[in-house]
Amino acid sequence: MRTDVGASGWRIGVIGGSGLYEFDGLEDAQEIAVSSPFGAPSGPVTVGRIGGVGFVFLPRHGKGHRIPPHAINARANIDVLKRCGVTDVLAISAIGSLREEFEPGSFVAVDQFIDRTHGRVDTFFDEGMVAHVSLADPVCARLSGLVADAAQMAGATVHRGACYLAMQGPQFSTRAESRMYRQWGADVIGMTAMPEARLAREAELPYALLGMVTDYDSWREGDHVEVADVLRVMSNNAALARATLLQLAEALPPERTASPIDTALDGAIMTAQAQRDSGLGARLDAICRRVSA
Ligand SMILES: CSC[C@H]1O[C@H](OP(=O)(O)O)[C@H](O)[C@@H]1O
Ligand SMILES: Nc1ncnc2[nH]cnc12
Repeated sequence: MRTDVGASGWRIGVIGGSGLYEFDGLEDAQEIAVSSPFGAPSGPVTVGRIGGVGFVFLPRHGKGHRIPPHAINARANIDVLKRCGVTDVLAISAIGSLREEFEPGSFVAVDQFIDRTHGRVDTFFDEGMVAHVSLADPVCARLSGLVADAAQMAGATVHRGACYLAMQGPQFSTRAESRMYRQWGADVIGMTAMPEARLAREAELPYALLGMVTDYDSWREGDHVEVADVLRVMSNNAALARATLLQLAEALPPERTASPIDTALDGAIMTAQAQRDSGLGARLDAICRRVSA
């Protein structure tokens, strides 16, 4: 793995969502296939830098949008980013709005989640290695704030703080569901941030989610989301997303200081050393490298 990127100590893993399949503007960009003991990631990563900031880019649905939300191997994606030495993860997503004031075209720095997904593998840990990390604050406030600032500097309208309802999909929600999610206090909706955010925390990676509002989902009378709405807004927004990443590289503090999330596994693993499953321990070589070193 290349270690010559990210002289500042920042190496940002960028997970590109619908409409964002490439990261133009990376210096010394190189595509690398990285394998994971958790199976195939969404595809090869692109490693590069902007000035002293390292970036590792991975399109969540694969090139050409091959992989549906329920089939994304989020464990392999996060494991591969960890293997590439990323320090922080910025997820970018197309989202539906559950609030009138979050208009299509605007950006949202998400800070909470309600998880309604099912049947997705949502932890790195298992029998023989039991761990419970805190997910009370699932988003890294430092990274999220920096990203929101960068998006604003790039010219976006940015809403700070929102609850993302992670639905299973791949169908969009019914009108009744969409209205119920509003009553629950959800502000935006998508299909992919869970279990991604959970797994990032288990991997001790500070995680932020920049959502791009593409539609009003289905809660408004006489209106409902279609893929065409999402694609239209995302094609208008792709340039703004790239400009945000360039701004972020400029705006990051020149040296990364430690985050409390860097040590999220301290005290979280409950299984006694002697009872630990060595096979699972080996698969967790990247995720648990710090605590088992
Ligand atoms: C084409 S709309 C549905 C699709 O877009 C979002 O994906 P991502 O978060 O990767 O941008 C949404 O969650 C669905 O997967
Ligand atoms: N309305 C919506 N529901 C779920 N995922 C989305 N991604 C973009 N818009 C969405």
